[in-house]
Amino acid sequence: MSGTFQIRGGKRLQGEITPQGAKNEALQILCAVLLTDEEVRIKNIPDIHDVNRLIEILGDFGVKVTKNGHGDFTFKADSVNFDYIKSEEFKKDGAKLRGSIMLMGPMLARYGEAYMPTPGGDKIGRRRLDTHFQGLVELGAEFNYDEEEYFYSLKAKELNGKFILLEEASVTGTANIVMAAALAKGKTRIYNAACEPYLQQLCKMLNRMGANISGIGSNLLTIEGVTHLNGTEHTMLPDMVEIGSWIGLAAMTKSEITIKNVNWNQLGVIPNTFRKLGIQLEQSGDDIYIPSQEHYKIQKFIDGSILTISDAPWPGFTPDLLSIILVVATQAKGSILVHQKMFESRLFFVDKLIDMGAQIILCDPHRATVIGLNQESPLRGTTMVSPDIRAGNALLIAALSAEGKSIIHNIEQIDRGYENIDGRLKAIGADIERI
Ligand SMILES: CC(=O)N[C@H]1[C@@H](OP(=O)(O)OP(=O)(O)OC[C@H]2O[C@@H](n3ccc(=O)[nH]c3=O)[C@H](O)[C@@H]2O)O[C@H](CO)[C@@H](O)[C@@H]1O
Ligand SMILES: C=C(OP(=O)(O)O)C(=O)O
Repeated sequence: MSGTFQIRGGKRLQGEITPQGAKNEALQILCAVLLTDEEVRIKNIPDIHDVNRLIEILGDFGVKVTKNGHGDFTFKADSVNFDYIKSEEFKKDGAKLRGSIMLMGPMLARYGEAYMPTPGGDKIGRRRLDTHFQGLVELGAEFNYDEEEYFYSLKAKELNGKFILLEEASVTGTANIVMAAALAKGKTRIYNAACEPYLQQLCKMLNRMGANISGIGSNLLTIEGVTHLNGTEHTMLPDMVEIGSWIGLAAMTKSEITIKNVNWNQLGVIPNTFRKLGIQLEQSGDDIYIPSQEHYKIQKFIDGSILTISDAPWPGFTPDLLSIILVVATQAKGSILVHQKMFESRLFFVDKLIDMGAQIILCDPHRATVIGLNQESPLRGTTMVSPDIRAGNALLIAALSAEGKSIIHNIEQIDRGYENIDGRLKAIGADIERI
């Protein structure tokens, strides 16, 4: 089911907004429930399409799923059903999201076999899986890919720990290999591991389950395999991509907004990156307070050259917030180069911003130069289609700042990642309807 938002922009918003539990953490954590036959209780799970799909897949696989309350579920994987995993139905279900790929590591480690269709997720450029499979093969799995069916399978009588040098610091790839290594025989060391907060959360949860992982937060993880993992409880961090989006929203709409309970210590370079755009924000306890600002001025580099903001694996700036940086820059004073290094199809949505009156030059699929309008001429409302989850939210922010009415179609892409976004925006004064 897809849908449409109608937005009347140009209103100042005011109030408090609380970030949802992190989407990309939830996808890792939910896959980890397969690693034990005991109960795993997970809290602060966002109620969003991708996560709900993954919970449905776990249920169809035979995992007992109990809802304890909003965002609070208990999972028990004491018996599973491989008929479903080999079925046509799973080929469709698994292909609907990217996060499902992280079922492979746990499935392989616990049951000695794993199957997966080519996963879905954002169409934002090539999204290869080589790192995942190279790592799992190094642990001893036999890999097979059915090119006609786009179906992957892995088998292993046993997994044996070893030193693995990843060719890139893939987030979901590292999660997959860590989960498999947790139940492998002996010691695994993963170098060039991704180390973002959600992966740290996964490792900490696995340790609470009885795993023995050290080096958490660094790019060298050491995992002493164990034979059995037990149940645990886990609570998701607030979603850092949402937090960044609300900072951008406040600046674009000249609004005074407090973002509650952000877990500041896990935000890395995100707050300072927005400050480089001239946006004032203050840490207040564990909240972020953004005052209403008439203008914000983009800083230059020390040598006077134009500021570049680019993505990099953690602790660099997350690629998932570059579309927000880009849209916010359209109303800043000054110029900026946005360089999306990881994905090659994530900047094409700038066409829509240009239609709305933004001054942007798309240099190539990876780079866009934005010349800010300094809030002197507002963007104009228009009709648009959300191309992917983050560009969709960026367009939504543009529409909330724009003069007049905007229509955004294909909001399924936004609902994949943001819980009740219209309800939460309305609560701080936005004029947004789901039509
Ligand atoms: C479900 C989930 O958690 N999705 C996130 C996850 O996707 P995902 O785990 O799929 O992304 P990866 O970390 O594997 O890589 C993302 C892209 O960056 C490239 N790459 C990666 C590492 C590197 O050192 N150099 C490099 O160029 C890869 O080739 C790929 O094109 O991490 C991405 C990168 O933070 C985020 O955008 C996604 O939202
Ligand atoms: C790219 C993203 O999601 P996925 O990896 O699930 O497609 C994202 O969360 O920005």
